[in-house]
Formats: sequence, structure tokens, C-alpha cells
Amino acid sequence: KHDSPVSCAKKAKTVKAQQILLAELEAHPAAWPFLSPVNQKSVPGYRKVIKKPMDFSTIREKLTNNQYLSLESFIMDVNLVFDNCEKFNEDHSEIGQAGHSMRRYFDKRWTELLK
Ligand SMILES: CO[C@H](O)CCc1ccc(O)cc1
Repeated sequence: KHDSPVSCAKKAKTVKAQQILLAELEAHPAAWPFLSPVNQKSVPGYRKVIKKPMDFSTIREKLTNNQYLSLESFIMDVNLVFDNCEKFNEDHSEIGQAGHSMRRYFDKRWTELLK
């Protein structure tokens, strides 16, 4: 039922890093397309094309509810946001460019924080 102090401290470090990373993503100037779920009623084709929608507010909810059992599952959800964006938007569109910029930033920051 109880973690050893070492694994408990390690888990706390991971949660702290996830909170820092998510706060930085939410505060990024190019985060605006990703802050809340895409409105599938007002965006034609989105529901059919994007099988697993994801956005920063949903990740925030999951993190708050301790739904990330590993660092990997957190990183997978963040990458899902950017992969969905690449699938649905042209690379050189405004939102496409925002997605590439945010992915570059995330890759750099999680490497600095956790590698
Ligand atoms: C993260 O944004 C989504 O990819 C939806 C992008 C989109 C929404 C409405 C449009 O008219 C065009 C693109």
C-alpha cells in the first residue's frame, strides 16, 4: 500500500516536473489553439478525422485527478495534441505553425527538466 521513501520522492519529482511543464505550455504565446477542446460542432470534419482529441485543459484535469500513472503517459497526451494538430492543419497555416512551435518548445523543456 505504501511506497518506499525513495520511490515516493521520485514520484513527487515527476509530478512537480509535469506541473511545471504544463504551466509553461499553457503560458506560451502560441498555446491559444490548444488551451481548450476543439469545438467539434463548429469545425467540419474534426470528429471524423481526429480519433483521440486532446488539449491542455484536459491534460490539466487529468493531472489534477492523478490520472497520469507515469511520465510517459503525460508526454503521450502532450504529443497527441501536436500530432492531432499536424493531422488536421497544413504545416504553414497559422495553427499548423503554432503546433510546430509548441512541440519544439515542449521537446526542449522536458529534456532540460527530466533528462
Ligand atoms: C488545434 O486546433 C484544431 O486543429 C482545429 C483547427 C481549426 C479550427 C477551425 C478552423 O476553421 C480551422 C482549423
